[in-house]
Amino acid sequence: MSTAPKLLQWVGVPFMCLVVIVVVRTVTFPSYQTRPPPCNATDQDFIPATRDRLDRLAGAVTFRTISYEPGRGTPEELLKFIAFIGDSFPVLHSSPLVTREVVGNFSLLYRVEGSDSSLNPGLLAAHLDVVPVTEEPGWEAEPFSGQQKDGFVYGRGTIDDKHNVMGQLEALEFHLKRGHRPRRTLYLAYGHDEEVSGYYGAQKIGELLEDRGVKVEFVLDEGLTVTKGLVPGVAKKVAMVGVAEKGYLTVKLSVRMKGGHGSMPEKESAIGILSQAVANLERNPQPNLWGSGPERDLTEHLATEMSVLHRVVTSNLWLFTPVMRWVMTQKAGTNALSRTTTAVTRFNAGIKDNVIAPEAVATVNHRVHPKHTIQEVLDHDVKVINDPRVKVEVVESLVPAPVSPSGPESPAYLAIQESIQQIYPDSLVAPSVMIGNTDTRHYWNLTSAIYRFSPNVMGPEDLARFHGVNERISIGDYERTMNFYFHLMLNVDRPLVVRRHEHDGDL
Ligand SMILES: CCCCCCCC/C=C\CCCCCCCC(=O)N[C@@H](Cc1ccccc1)C(=O)O
Ligand SMILES: [Zn+2]
Ligand SMILES: [Zn+2]
Repeated sequence: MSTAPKLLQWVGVPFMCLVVIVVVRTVTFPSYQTRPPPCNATDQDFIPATRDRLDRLAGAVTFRTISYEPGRGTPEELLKFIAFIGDSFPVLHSSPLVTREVVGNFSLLYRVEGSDSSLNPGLLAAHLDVVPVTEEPGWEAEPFSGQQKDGFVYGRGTIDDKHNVMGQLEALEFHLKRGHRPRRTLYLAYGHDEEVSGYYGAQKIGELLEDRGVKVEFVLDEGLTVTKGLVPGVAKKVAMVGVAEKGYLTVKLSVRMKGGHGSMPEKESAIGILSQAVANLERNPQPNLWGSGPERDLTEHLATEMSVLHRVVTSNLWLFTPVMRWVMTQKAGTNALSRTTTAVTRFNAGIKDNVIAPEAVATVNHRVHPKHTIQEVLDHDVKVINDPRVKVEVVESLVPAPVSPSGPESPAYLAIQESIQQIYPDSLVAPSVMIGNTDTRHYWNLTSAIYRFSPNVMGPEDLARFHGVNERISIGDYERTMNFYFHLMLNVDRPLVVRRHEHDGDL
């Protein structure tokens, strides 16, 4: 047989088989998007973002409840914020159904007594504290002004996390004002030091509930959000519900050298050696693990909603995972889903222009992928630094969280999904991995159904607002936040049993 037909036989036929498999899988890939159950809400079942409600959010933002490090915050500001909350919701705070405990001196634990003791309580979490404001210029409004401008409320804490504190309380106040008596007991847990790991706040709340033998049906805390323009190939909004949460590892790098007079430097300095180590870490990221963990579910839940090319790739991850891994590393948000991230967040050295620094110290903040171990991350750091003069010390670590159930097997997840769809009817919903960390680490013993979701919309240009400049929430998003919790409190107020969901086509 001549070469051409042989080539055709050995290459052409297998290639055609591959094409057929790819096409068949693309057209038959299942849709995970389900149609929400009919919502029989009436016009009265709506919380408008009235002036007084917006002023309450703006007022909350004015309290500089800054956390600096574990055990070092702003107690006076926290006490003022707590008093402000007490004054802002009179029905809630005078209801015979509601008890409020101050835990760890500055955290709040509300309990709303349900009428049906056969139902396990639910727990909604958020946090009272915020991160400091850096010297970075660019704020369009004073960071603690709560200024309302161009349809936004500006300020530190407006999306992390005072919108959830105030949104949940507004929803509860609204329900109680209308005489609603929940069947399911509900806890509202507001830690005061989430931004410094929650050791004196949420941890104390978790321990208190454990000591009381409390088991909850679900926990919902801050988390991922409704996203727009963040998922490659998807034009619609995508609400990402964190069913998993990355771990974290904070590493201290230090170099000690002989100091001395600036006029007689040695060939290498502590600053130069440490700078090289940091540069090596940034040039050699932790391994790309995309597709090996729960982040894969996010993509597969959206495959049928993607543009053709993306749909071909995501319906055939058996073949295109290497392509997907490259695509997902092109932006900070998607890269954070794909690997353990490495962020050098502190670098300190030197005390004077003419003095050789005897020590240089840097801090590296890793967020650990669910399929990675703390030791593997450390081993990679040491290997990449490859310099025995650089001391590597673990400051703090947390293993990745257990993965919570999602989809038809998880009624609590479905109740969250339903509430999202009632507020964002045009949004897709998918499980995902919380790329930051939350107080939920302190609630692992209360339930296996832990979710991280904040009902505001984030686009590519908004990600930098977390802990950054011009943190703000749109009035529309705050209104949707309040109404998300309004509906959620109703959607969980029934036995949460597994319901078979027929996979629908489009939303
Ligand atoms: C396919 C597209 C994927 C795009 C993903 C991007 C989605 C963006 C939406 C939300 C991002 C949320 C991140 C912010 C986390 C907020 C909570 C927080 O700040 N937690 C602290 C807790 C902490 C951790 C360690 C030590 C002290 C405090 C944090 O994570 O730093
Ligand atoms: Zn937060
Ligand atoms: Zn934060």
